[in-house]
Amino acid sequence: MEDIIQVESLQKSFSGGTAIEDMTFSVKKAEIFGFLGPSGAGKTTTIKILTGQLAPSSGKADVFGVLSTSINDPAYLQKLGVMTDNSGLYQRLSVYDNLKLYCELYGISKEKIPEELESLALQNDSKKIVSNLSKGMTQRVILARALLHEPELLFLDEPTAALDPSTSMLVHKKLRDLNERGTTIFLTTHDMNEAEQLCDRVAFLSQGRIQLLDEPKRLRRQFSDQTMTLELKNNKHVVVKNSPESAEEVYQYMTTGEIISIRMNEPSLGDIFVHVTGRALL
Ligand SMILES: Nc1ncnc2c1ncn2[C@@H]1O[C@H](COP(=O)(O)OP(=O)(O)OP(=O)(O)O)[C@@H](O)[C@H]1O
Repeated sequence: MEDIIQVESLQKSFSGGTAIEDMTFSVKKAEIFGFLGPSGAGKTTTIKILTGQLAPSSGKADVFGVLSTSINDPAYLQKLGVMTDNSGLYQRLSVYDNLKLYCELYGISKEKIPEELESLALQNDSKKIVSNLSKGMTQRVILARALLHEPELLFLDEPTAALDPSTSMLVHKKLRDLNERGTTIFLTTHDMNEAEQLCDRVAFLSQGRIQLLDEPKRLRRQFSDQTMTLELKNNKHVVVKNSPESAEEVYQYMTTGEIISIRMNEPSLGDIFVHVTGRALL
């Protein structure tokens, strides 16, 4: 599959220190790529570089085959959707008017607005003034705006950070639908469950460096301790090695009909993150 983003030896320093160090990775067309890391790890800085809002100190990032510093050309902006905290909405205008202005700017039909609002459960909020919205509503309006032109590539910086669980599920469904229609999604999150549910591949970021990058299921297998837990009828749980030596023991439990369930013990992405970086994701 073709790469839509290619990052090579990327580095970004600010006066206070280095935010990103020697970062190399690529994102394939039509995948959901998760960028996971604790606060201050360099996630937003990376998104800002990839979307042309910041220039790297060294190294380079190509997006759609052009340098990220040239991505501000209108031809590329049409293909990009960006949702970050600083995606300025007009505070004194209504939700609908904000989206209408965006449609006019991008030459998109206004007919799409009601559909987009409904898919993010905002259909009853279209007349509300943006400055009166809750954080979660504002976040969904920014997302709706980023989706109006059905971008080929979507950058989402912690898209569900301010949302309650059921609204997060709504957003997840929306993102999956978009991805099935071909949109590549680059998302940052602290939320390991979100990453497990959505992402085809995840990169673990700590102190500006990628520590690990792979598919969630391959990571769980790689870091598994190769044991399984047998749940027995007497309310007991027995942990056995997943190896031929345990076959006799498992067989014994099976012949006496004691087993209710068998599950492989695989670590969660959160466990793996702590194991690899020595840090929790908070
Ligand atoms: N404009 C800036 N000037 C100086 N330092 C900055 C600037 N932007 C980011 N940094 C620093 O770079 C580092 C990475 O910040 P960044 O915002 O990329 O982290 P993050 O992973 O997105 O964190 P969070 O999850 O809290 O949003 C931090 O130490 C931050 O203070």
